Amino acid sequence: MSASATVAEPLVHIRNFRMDFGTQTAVRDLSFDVFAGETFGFLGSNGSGKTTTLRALLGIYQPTAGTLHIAGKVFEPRDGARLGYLPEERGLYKKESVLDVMVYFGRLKGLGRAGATQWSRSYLERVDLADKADVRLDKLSGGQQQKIQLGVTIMNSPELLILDEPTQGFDPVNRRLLMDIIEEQKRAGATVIMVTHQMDEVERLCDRVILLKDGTAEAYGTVEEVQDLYGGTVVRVRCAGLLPASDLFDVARSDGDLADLAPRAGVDEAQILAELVRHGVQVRSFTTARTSLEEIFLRVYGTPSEPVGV
Ligand SMILES: Nc1ncnc2c1ncn2[C@@H]1O[C@H](COP(=O)(O)OP(=O)(O)OP(=O)(O)O)[C@@H](O)[C@H]1O
Repeated sequence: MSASATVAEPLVHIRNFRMDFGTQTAVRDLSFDVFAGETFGFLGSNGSGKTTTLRALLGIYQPTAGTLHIAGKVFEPRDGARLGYLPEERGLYKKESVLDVMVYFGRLKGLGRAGATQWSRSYLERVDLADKADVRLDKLSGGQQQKIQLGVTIMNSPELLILDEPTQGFDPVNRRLLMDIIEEQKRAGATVIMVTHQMDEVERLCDRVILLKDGTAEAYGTVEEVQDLYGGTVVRVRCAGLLPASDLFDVARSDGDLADLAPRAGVDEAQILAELVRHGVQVRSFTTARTSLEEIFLRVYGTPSEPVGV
């Protein structure tokens, strides 16, 4: 893997990827790039083709059609020293001790025994598992085992990290800890591709995203570009009384006395405020916010919120 990939030359390059399983098409005509140094959110509903795409990128699946390149060529396992892959299906040697497993993987990734041991002990300290170093892996909880697997994935400071649902199954405190660790990898220069269903993680960590729907791209761009595509800025009001039907806005979301109003084209916030006041709505607070990715996800994959009065 080249360390000199630049914005002009994407680190990951996928064009017209198609994957059929028998008569079922899992992914069709999918194209996107991931550039060196960015954190890329790979999003989509269950079964939309995310894991299939990652597996084809890593040569686990043979694509039906299309180009999938890492650093300008088809990935081969011998190029894997600078790659960290956290697969959706977790799995480590469960009958060995935590430290032995970590050191084993560290050595596979080219670290010396002393370096791997030192790195593992400091990681275990970081993730609050220092007291488990000599415990058999199958005696750890599911979340604890996942922490070990993430450690094994990042321990050789990979240039490219591919994480399939890295925080799945973690409590909020540990989810934040894992996000901090991923963010550190990003700050250290890693390119990160992350499958996640947690939209707050995407808003915090990702520079650009792709949303898959039915095996192809529904939206692709920076988080801001995708937000703009699906409504951009909303006016968030807390108010008493029914919202009036208006030509100036649509009610994008409504929850108790809080509502997000999506301005129609050419309408600004001041006009919306004046409209509400004119209709006798008691406005308690009035701010502007970008449409959240969570809301966009619901719009793309689920039933959009019905405009209702508050
Ligand atoms: N080895 C396989 N054989 C047959 N069908 C498969 C295989 N792998 C995946 N599929 C199908 O391809 C589609 C996409 O699956 P994939 O695992 O890529 O989805 P995903 O977006 O990762 O979903 P999730 O968010 O639930 O993990 C699904 O309909 C799935 O059943």
